Amino acid sequence: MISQSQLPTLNISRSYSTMAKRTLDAFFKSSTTPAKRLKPESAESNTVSPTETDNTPIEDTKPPSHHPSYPIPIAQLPSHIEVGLEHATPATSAREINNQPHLDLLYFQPYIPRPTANELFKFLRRELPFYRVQYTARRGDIQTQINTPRWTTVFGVDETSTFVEQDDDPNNLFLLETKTKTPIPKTKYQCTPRPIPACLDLLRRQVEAANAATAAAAGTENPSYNFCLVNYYAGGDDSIAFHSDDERFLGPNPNIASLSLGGERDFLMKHKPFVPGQNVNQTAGRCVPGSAHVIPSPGGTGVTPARGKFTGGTLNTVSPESRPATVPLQQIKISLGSGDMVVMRGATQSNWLHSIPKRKGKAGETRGRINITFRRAMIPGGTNNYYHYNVGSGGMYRWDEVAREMVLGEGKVERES
Ligand SMILES: O=C(O)CCC(=O)C(=O)O
Ligand SMILES: [Fe+2]
Repeated sequence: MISQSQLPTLNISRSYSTMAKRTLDAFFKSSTTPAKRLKPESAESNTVSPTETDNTPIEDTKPPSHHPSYPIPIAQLPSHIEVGLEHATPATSAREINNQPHLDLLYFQPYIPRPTANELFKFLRRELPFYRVQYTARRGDIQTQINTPRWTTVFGVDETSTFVEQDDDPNNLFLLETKTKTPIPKTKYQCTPRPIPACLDLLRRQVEAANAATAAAAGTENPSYNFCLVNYYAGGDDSIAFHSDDERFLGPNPNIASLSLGGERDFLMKHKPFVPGQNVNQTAGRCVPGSAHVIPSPGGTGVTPARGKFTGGTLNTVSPESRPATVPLQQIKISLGSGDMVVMRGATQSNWLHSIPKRKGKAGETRGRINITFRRAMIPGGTNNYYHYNVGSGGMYRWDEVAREMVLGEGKVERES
C-alpha cells in the first residue's frame, strides 16, 4: 500500500495475470521422488496445526544443498512452494514508478502470491543460517562498535569467480576464476564465498526473468544477479537505516531486486540531500565521505551503515545538467506486504536513500519479516564487503520453532580471518 498523502502522483493499481502453466495435480502425479505427508500450516499465521488432513500437499524429499562453505546443509524448497513459485509468479505485472527525479522503480504488488510468500517466509526463516553481525566503524577519530539491528546472511560471489559443478553433482561445486577456469588462489578473498543454495537460486532465476521482460521493453540490459543478501527483521526494533546501495563494486546504475516475505513493514525512500560543493547537483552523485552514504533517519533508525563502507568516488551516470535546480526532498512510503517486490534501477541508488524504520509501541509487535535482495557484484572487494557485513566473524544462529526466536546454532562457527 502506498501512502497517498506522501505520494500524490503515484497511481498504483493491481493488474493480475493468471500464469498457471500446469495444474498442481499434474505436478504431483509426475513426481517420481519419494514423498511424505506434510503437516498443514496456516498461510497467514506462523502456527503449525497439530492435525493432518487428506488434502495436505505431498512433500518431495530432495536432498539438501551442501557445500564446505555452509555451516549447515540447506534444505531444498518443498514442492508446494516450488510449484507456487514456478507457476504463479509474477502474481501481478509490474508498475513502473518513475514520477520523481532520478527515481526508477518496478513494483510488483505482489510478485509471489501471498499464501506462497508466507510459506516461503517460514521455510527460509527455519532453514537458513543467520548472523547478528558486529563490526567497528570509524567516524572521524572515533571508533564505534556497531551492532547490526537485524539478522543477516549472504550467498554468492562476484563476477570474477564462478562456482562450477563437477561430475554433474550440484553439491560438488568448485570456485574457479571466471576468465581462466583455473582454481582461485587461496588469498583471493578474505572470506569463504558460499554458492547460492538451490532454494534461493530458483528465486534468483525467476526474478531475473521477471526483470528481463521489462528490461527488453526499456532497451536496457537484462540483470543477472550473482549475490543474494537476506535480512530477517524479528520485530519493530529491527531496522535498516537510510542508505543507498551504491558501492562502486556494483558498477554504475545497479539493478537491485528487493523481495519482502512475512510481516508488513514500511519502506521509506528520500532523495539525497544537497550538500554544497559535493552534492548530486554538481558532481553527478558524489557521496560525501562519512555523511552522505549514512544519513541519520528522522524516524530514529540511528546511523547504522548499511552494507559496508562508503569508499567515495563518483557513482552515477546522470549528467549534472539533467538534474533539476531544486531537488524535492519529499519522502516516499510504500508498505511492503508478503510477496511484494521492488526493483531499484537506473540512477535510483545514486540519488535516493531507502530504509526500513523501527516501529514503536503496538505497531512494533509485528510478525517477523524477511527481505531478500538480488544484486550483481563486479569485483572481489564486493564479495569481501558483503561477507564481512552480513556473515561477519561471530556465531551462527538458527530459528527455533519452540522458543520462537533465533538461537545460537550448533553448526560450525565461521571465522573469516
Ligand atoms: O528490508 C528491506 O526492504 C531493505 C533492505 C535493504 O535496503 C538492504 O539490504 O540493503
Ligand atoms: Fe538497501
